[in-house]
Amino acid sequence: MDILIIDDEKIIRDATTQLVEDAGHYAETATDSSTALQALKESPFHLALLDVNLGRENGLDLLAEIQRQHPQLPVVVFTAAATIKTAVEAMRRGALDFLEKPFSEAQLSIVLSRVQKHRKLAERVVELQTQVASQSPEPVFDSASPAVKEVLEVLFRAASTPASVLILGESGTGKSVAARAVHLRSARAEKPFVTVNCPSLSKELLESELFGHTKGAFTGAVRDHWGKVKAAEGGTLFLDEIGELPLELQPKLLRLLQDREYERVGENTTRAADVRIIAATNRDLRKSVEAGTFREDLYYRLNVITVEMPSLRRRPDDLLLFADKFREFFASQFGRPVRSFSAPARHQILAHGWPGNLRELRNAVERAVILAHGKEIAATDLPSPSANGVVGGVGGDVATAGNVPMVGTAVSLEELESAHIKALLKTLPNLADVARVLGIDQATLYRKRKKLGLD
Ligand SMILES: Nc1ncnc2c1ncn2[C@@H]1O[C@H](COP(=O)(O)OP(=O)(O)OP(=O)(O)O)[C@@H](O)[C@H]1O
Repeated sequence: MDILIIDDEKIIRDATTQLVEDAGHYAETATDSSTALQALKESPFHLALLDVNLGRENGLDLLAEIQRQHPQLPVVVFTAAATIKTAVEAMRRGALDFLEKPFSEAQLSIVLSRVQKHRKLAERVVELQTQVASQSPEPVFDSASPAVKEVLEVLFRAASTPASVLILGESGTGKSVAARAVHLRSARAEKPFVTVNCPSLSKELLESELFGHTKGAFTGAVRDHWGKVKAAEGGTLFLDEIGELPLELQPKLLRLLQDREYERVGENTTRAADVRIIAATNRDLRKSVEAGTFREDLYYRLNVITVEMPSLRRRPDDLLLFADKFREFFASQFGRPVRSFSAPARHQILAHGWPGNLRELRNAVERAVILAHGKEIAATDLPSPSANGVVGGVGGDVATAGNVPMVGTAVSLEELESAHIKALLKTLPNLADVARVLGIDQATLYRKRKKLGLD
């Protein structure tokens, strides 16, 4: 944890810093209200240790101000025996706990582990809220196809082992969902599952996001920072879009995989990591190795257990199974009495190519549930095949409407895609909205913009 120690007595600040650092946390100190509030403004902390007798200032006033400005920040107050009443008052006003001075390492450690538990609970609440907000149906890991069944079996057999897992597959086939499922079926299920989106950051920021950095390691590094490897300690680190990992970072990841060791940016201390790695990509990594953009040794290290999430085109027998699951889920989410698909709607689902895979199907069914009149989803509630970017015969000339390529003419998917993304980037207020409308995540949007030269 990153801890701010607020005390006017140097001897207490120094001794507490030592104890906090010995316990494996990061400490910063402040001597009064204004330096404390400034430090809290500059960087996020996980805990404030506050002396209620803050020289000429009243620690309880500062407690109130911290709670006003940083309502999520837990505060533990220091107190001397004579001021125990003040400590009780502080707790009544929202402090999480108190420590009576002088305190021992063991007493501090008990309080810190209580705060950790509190933090984990708070994180879990946020995670659950995000899950509810993102309205994700319970994942389905079943298939009518023996080949797909086998893929899922290999994946889940590997789950209980410590082996690294590489998940391949087109965009939207459920690689991230599968990675989380592997974690939940492993002995690490109770520990964190931490995702790193490899393409969404510059090389420098990605390195710091992964491994952390020390204060002053680069411009803007105003204080020490633990990376995601540390955040995933004991759990699983999921490297999404590993194919986009910059070449310069690949040796560091290889070392993490091979030796379970890493260093934060800007320091020489070697640290041990206890993380299980799951990586995913929609790239052909073998081709990237041939092209020299992906290290061969890293590829072999990752390629221990490799599964390919099948595209929906390769599992036509599962289409209606998924469509029904999504329909049930969204009908209950939106409180709509939609109980089935009409025969033409089912036909349309089966006839469509679903290039965006499960993500596209999910989004199409969500929309259809909203549009449906009555108990049945009609074919007209589903996006028409052309609207989904599945262009039929391409015999005609390239046709454009005001320089925008038109669907159904001799125009490539890439041109259509580029025009569509460009138009959305112009009309929608931010990238998150564009990604939501396109039914892809922001990392995928970032990749597409780069590929199509739209950034
Ligand atoms: N097994 C599943 N059961 C039900 N729904 C699923 C399943 N897998 C994926 N989905 C749905 O498809 C969406 C996309 O899945 P996910 O983000 O895991 O795909 P991805 O392959 O990681 O995509 P990308 O490569 O674009 O990041 C999910 O939000 C979820 O709604």
